[in-house]
Amino acid sequence: MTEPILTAAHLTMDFGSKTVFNDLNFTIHAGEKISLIGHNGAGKTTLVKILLGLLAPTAGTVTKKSPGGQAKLKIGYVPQFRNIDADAPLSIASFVALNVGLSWRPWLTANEKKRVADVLALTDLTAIKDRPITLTSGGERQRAYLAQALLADPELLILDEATASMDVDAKKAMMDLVVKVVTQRNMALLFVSHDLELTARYTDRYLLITDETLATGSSKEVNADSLKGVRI
Ligand SMILES: Nc1ncnc2c1ncn2[C@@H]1O[C@H](COP(=O)(O)OP(=O)(O)OP(=O)(O)O)[C@@H](O)[C@H]1O
Repeated sequence: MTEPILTAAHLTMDFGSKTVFNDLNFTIHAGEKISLIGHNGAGKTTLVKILLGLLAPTAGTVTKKSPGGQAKLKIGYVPQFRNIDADAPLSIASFVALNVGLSWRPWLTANEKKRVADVLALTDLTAIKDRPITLTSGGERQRAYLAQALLADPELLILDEATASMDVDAKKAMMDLVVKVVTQRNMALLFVSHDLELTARYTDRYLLITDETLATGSSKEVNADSLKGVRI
């Protein structure tokens, strides 16, 4: 088997005297579709922040390598649904283009414009690209976040409850699109969700955080009770 693109070893996270999880170990390989599940407060978002490098674990390491191991792993992140500042004057296209790359230039090169146009087409946003982002529906906005993440050509895409605010059809449409793109580009997917129907349908295996530890298995064989154990 090829080398993993991400290896989490002995990850422990404490907030003060509270342990969120203890000694988590797992790997992610190129092209794998994985769900991250667990009850409210189990530590899913905390783990995602650690994987993204936004939070340092209390103990343990995360090793990330591009497929082939030659470069840094590129991670795309679609955050939880959030309201965008009502005064934000950005169109969908400008919002998506924010992720075109770090640059001091206030304009886009022809190549960058093409990349933005391609990703808008891929996420079915071309027809509404000039609409202010504040006037979009929840589903359109999530597609804009997805487009923004895809623009950087990630090798691992992390969706954090990205479908939580959508109706059933919009959720499925979003996930159909995600899985199509992920499969086409051989990206790995980490889908954070409480929706076991979606995780069974769109991911191959699960990572379940429960009682401070990690369990894994086929996404079609999750025990629904495992999400109920709310510890407060
Ligand atoms: N910065 C922080 N300081 C203290 N406690 C925190 C902090 N961030 C998260 N926690 C706590 O850590 C635990 C895990 O939170 P986290 O947001 O990772 O859970 P989650 O599984 O993503 O939950 P949900 O499904 O509700 O989004 C919770 O008890 C939370 O209150």
